[in-house]
Amino acid sequence: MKIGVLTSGGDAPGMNAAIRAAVRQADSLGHEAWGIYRGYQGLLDGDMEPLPSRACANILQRGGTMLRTARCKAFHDPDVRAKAAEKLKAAGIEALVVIGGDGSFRAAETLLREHGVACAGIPGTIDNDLPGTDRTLGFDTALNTAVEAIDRIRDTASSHGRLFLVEVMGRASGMLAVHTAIACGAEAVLYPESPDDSYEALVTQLEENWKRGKRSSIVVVAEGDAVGGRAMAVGERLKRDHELDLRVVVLGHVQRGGSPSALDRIWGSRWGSEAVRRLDRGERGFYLGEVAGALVAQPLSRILEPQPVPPGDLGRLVAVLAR
Ligand SMILES: Nc1ncnc2c1ncn2[C@@H]1O[C@H](COP(=O)(O)OP(=O)(O)OP(=O)(O)O)[C@@H](O)[C@H]1O
Ligand SMILES: O=P(O)(O)OC[C@H]1O[C@](O)(CO)[C@@H](O)[C@@H]1O
Repeated sequence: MKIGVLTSGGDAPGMNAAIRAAVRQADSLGHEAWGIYRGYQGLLDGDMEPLPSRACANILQRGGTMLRTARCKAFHDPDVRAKAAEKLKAAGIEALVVIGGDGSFRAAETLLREHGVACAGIPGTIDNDLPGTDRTLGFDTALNTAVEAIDRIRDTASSHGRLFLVEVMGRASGMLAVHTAIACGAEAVLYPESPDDSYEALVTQLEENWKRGKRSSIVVVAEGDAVGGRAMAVGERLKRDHELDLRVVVLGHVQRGGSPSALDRIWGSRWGSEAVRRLDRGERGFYLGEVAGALVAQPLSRILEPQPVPPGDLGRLVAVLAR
């Protein structure tokens, strides 16, 4: 069987491990892996070729994705998806391994439902916002990158007695922000799912910390914070309302790059191999995950369920630990 492999949405450390494992597992089972470049855009453009095991040498430790990636708006159009399904048929590709986030899985779910394309999903996004899995590829690496950066910022914050607002990624999910905040001992965190009165709670928290003798603070702000303005706007508001001397740092795409952590390499390898073994057994629509340390599979349709939100007690823990 010809099995297509593609990466879609934002790149994430660990995607290369998954590609390598899928390709080599396919090879070992007598299947032919095909690399589809630039995600669904490359599929539409017919940008694909056979991917032998040797083509995946030396990629395990690299960030990004050797197959490149894209966000392809056109794929929301059913006529465009029909053309993509035709491209697959013409190339003789019977199954797809899709490595990406919830949008990429939604696209795969439509390909399965509308055109019967067998699809296996591997969670690859630094956001860690997929239902049915505790982990997505790239989250662990991005978290450690953000923490390392904030540890450096902390030196300046405490030397100058300053307030820093540090923006981390996550337009629709606070997973990365909340975990970063706990791991770097932040004084507060703002994120999309945090309560409506987060701004007021932040001001109270900063005032209480000041009274306790704290002269510097780090506030982690997710790209899509509940206050609605990203770190720069939150900073402007604090300056205006309270005349605070503060600095804003946007970590941005620094978090998405870099060599994957050991955990991202291990899960990428396990999921890449398992995806192909399940396709080999005739399974047609699923995505993989990790729950409490165990490898699990969900029906692809589960991606239509609500996305997980960071547990509220983690948000509260940030404030408790900042005393
Ligand atoms: N509902 C949908 N129907 C069809 N195709 C979709 C749908 N949602 C997303 N896609 C396709 O999947 C691609 C990737 O989706 P998206 O840009 O949302 O990234 P993602 O997979 O969620 O990853 P990340 O978490 O890194 O943003 C889109 O550019 C589009 O081509
Ligand atoms: O690189 P882009 O396309 O601007 O995407 C940024 C988005 O991608 C993510 O990094 C997920 O991959 C989000 O956290 C962020 O909102």
